[in-house]
Amino acid sequence: MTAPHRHALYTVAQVRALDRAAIDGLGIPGYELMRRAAAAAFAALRRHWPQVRRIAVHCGPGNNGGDGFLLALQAHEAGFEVRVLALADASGEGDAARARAACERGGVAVRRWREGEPLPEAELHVDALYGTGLSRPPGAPASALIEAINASGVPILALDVPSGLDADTGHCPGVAVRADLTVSFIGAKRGLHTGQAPACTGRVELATLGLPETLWQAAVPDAHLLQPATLPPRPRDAHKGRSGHVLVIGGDHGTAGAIRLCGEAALRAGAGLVSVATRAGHLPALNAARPELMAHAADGPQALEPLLARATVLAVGPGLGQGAWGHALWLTALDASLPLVLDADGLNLLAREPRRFQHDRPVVLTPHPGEAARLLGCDTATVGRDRFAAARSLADHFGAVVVLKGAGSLIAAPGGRLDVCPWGNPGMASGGMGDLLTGIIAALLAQGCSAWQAAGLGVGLHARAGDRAAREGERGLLAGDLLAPLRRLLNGLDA
Ligand SMILES: NC(=O)C1=CN([C@@H]2O[C@H](COP(=O)(O)OP(=O)(O)OC[C@H]3O[C@@H](n4cnc5c(N)ncnc54)[C@H](O)[C@@H]3O)[C@@H](O)[C@H]2O)[C@@H](O)CC1
Ligand SMILES: Nc1ncnc2c1ncn2[C@@H]1O[C@H](COP(=O)(O)OP(=O)(O)O)[C@@H](O)[C@H]1O
Ligand SMILES: [K+]
Repeated sequence: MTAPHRHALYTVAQVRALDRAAIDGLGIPGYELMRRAAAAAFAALRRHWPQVRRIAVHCGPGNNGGDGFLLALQAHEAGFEVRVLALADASGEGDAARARAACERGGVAVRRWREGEPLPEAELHVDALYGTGLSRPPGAPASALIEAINASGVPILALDVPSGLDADTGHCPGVAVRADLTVSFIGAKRGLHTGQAPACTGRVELATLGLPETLWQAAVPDAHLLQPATLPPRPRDAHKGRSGHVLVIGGDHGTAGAIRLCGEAALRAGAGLVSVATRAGHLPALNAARPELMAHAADGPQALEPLLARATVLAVGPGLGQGAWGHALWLTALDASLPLVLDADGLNLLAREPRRFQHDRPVVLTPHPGEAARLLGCDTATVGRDRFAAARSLADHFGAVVVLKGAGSLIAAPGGRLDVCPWGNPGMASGGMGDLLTGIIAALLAQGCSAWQAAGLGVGLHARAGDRAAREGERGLLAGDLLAPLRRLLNGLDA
């Protein structure tokens, strides 16, 4: 079994506390941790790039630089050709200074890098400029060095954190290293999996440096990485009434596709019945394209009432619009007190008319960062600077489970519980993907999941289906391409 701490995610403050607990509580000197970190990263380098023999190591002023000096020394001792560039002159004390002195004593020349100088020829660059200590956007000359490393065209290994990425939030306040592999030490930093992080980290590996399990058992993680999951098989005597009835409400003029995708995703995610309430003009096309969907004309709230009476879960928002028609349906749907997934214009209307949802009624909100910003009354950049804070604040404010979409989607519940989705890909940045997610989560609610379970399972299945579908290429990926892999994943037919 995988150790529990491998799913746990920590803030930078918590990681620092873990470091201190290893040093003070377990009596392992900081310098020894640095040596182990360097050894773990060097082993990963050899494993991933067995042919590489000539490396350049870029060392910053703090302990991340110290890791880099010791990796350089270990590589030199292993017969590698090693160049070390330092951002700062040697300073007198501390583990990093000791590591630098050991490196130089061991026969590795350390050169101070100055802006404009070319990078040394190398088959791989090791980024040891900044780790968890990043305190501001990298300025000159570090920013120029980072850009030169990124432009080098050879693989990049980042130690602990790609330099320039805020390991707490997944936000890059300025330029950042774009690594192929990040070997992170001791505690998995929560900011390595969301926002701008996936563009910077490459693959992420955690090195626990031979520390005992007890170290993590004492720490309550801030968040968790979502794990692959599925629903149990249907009972042999199942009938459609036991798998719920999803009612999708939306599809104003011109946006019939959104409800079709949402409804079809609800069917493919196992809902027993799926109805769609939409503009009358959409019915012929919907019925022809997907006869399993029960499409109804809803010209106003009265037409919605009998449909609400039969539904067990509502998916409100795809293509709904914010005009009088959409607003009237939205009000009626929210008053129905049924379990609810609110997306797209359903959220934009909520931003205009905020209300808290009662806890006895499962509610999942699925904003992308733009919708989240409207709900919070801030701008999208503010959401991007701290996605964790944004998701938690929305969950608390509305009393609902919140999925903050985008690379590394976050799932937050009122009270602070939070999961991070490590799957998904940029091919999914295309129209209709969010509509699909809404339908999937609604279908999972209809099959008896709680809001928290439905949101986490739904986000995971959606992103993993996106990854399966992207094996045919990310560009040109269509939302509909996810439906077949989604069904396989949901039934446990793909690992
Ligand atoms: N004993 C420990 O605590 C361990 C620490 N380790 C390493 O130590 C790192 C943390 O070390 P530090 O706390 O020294 O932090 P860093 O080495 O990440 O950076 C801190 C230094 O960089 C400067 N700095 C930060 N942002 C800057 C910017 N934008 N422009 C210019 N200067 C900037 C700070 O003033 C400080 O001098 C970890 O990421 C990890 O790599 C590992 O060696 C494992 C053990
Ligand atoms: N770069 C990416 N990496 C991972 N997932 C992504 C990426 N871009 C988009 N997605 C996912 O695709 C979906 C897009 O949803 P949304 O923005 O609502 O799109 P739409 O408006 O087309 O329905 C979300 O689930 C989001 O997390
Ligand atoms: K680094």
